[in-house]
Amino acid sequence: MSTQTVRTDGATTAAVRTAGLTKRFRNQTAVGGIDLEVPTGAVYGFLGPNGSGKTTTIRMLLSLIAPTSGTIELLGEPMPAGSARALRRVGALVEGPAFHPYLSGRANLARLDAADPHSDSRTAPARIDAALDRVGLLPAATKRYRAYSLGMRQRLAIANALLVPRDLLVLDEPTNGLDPQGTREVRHLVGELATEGTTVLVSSHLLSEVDQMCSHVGVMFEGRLLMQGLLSDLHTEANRTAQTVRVDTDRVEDAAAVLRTVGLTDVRPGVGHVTGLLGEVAIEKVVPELVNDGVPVLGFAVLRPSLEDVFVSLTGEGFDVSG
Ligand SMILES: Nc1ncnc2c1ncn2[C@@H]1O[C@H](COP(=O)(O)OP(=O)(O)OP(=O)(O)O)[C@@H](O)[C@H]1O
Repeated sequence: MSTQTVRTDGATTAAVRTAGLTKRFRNQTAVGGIDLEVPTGAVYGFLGPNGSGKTTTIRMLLSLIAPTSGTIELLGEPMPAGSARALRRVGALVEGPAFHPYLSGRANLARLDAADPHSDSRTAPARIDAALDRVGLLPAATKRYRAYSLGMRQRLAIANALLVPRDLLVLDEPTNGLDPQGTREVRHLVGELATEGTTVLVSSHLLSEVDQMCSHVGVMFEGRLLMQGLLSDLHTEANRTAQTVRVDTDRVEDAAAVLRTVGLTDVRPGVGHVTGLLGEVAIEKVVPELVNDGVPVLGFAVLRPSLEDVFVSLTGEGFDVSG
């Protein structure tokens, strides 16, 4: 079960906090000075296109590679000094564990648990079955790994990260390569673990996935953390700045000119309609201005912006965020 990490001054600390975290490989900066903050209890979606520095960041958090510069605090412990205390409370799925195809799920976990010098062999059978139960694989415990579906395989990998109780779970692209059913299974499991109080840091290159699974989001792009915060704040921000209006009219060019004059941006004339980004323009101004200029308004709609619009505006270009 999760315990809140409380500082001696009484303030609740973040599960993960970094300052100026940087990793350079030769002349390439993979991670360029990021200040990550994963609140205790959050499901934090670490979102970014391939190559944006997510895995490198996660590897630094888990002490798998050393940062070039910057600091890391994990579950209230400064790293690397506190890594022995912190890392035993962290379950991670970074590079998938090597499972044996001809052994059952249970036997595979037993092998991996036995290979862990910190694990207690006396409690192993109970812990293994609890972990299998946790990910819904107890009924399939004796099935061979090779007979598992993709979703079951990934759930077994997560079970391996849960062989001892964890306060923080770090999952690097856990749905990569999964079919829709497997993706749903993993998403459901993450939700359940979070409900039980485990803080989850999950990386993904799919915006829709983060949107469905996470309470918080941090957006990585070219080694930088462009923004982080509550996902709901991002939705609010999207609604505030990225609303698109659509005007149906048979005088498309005239309508486009009026929308530009009123202050809309990204005005796009189409066939029988024109769209534009509202930005700070008051919505009630738009139709009267069109009518004043003699543009017939045959239809008017405000389109709910997608988060993708916000990400495109943050990154300056689109990335594979649809999923
Ligand atoms: N060991 C390494 N040596 C040299 N360059 C590396 C190394 N590891 C990562 N990089 C580079 O650092 C950059 C960030 O890679 P990283 O794997 O962290 O990105 P990512 O966001 O996790 O993407 P992906 O989902 O593709 O793994 C990439 O340009 C990558 O080529």
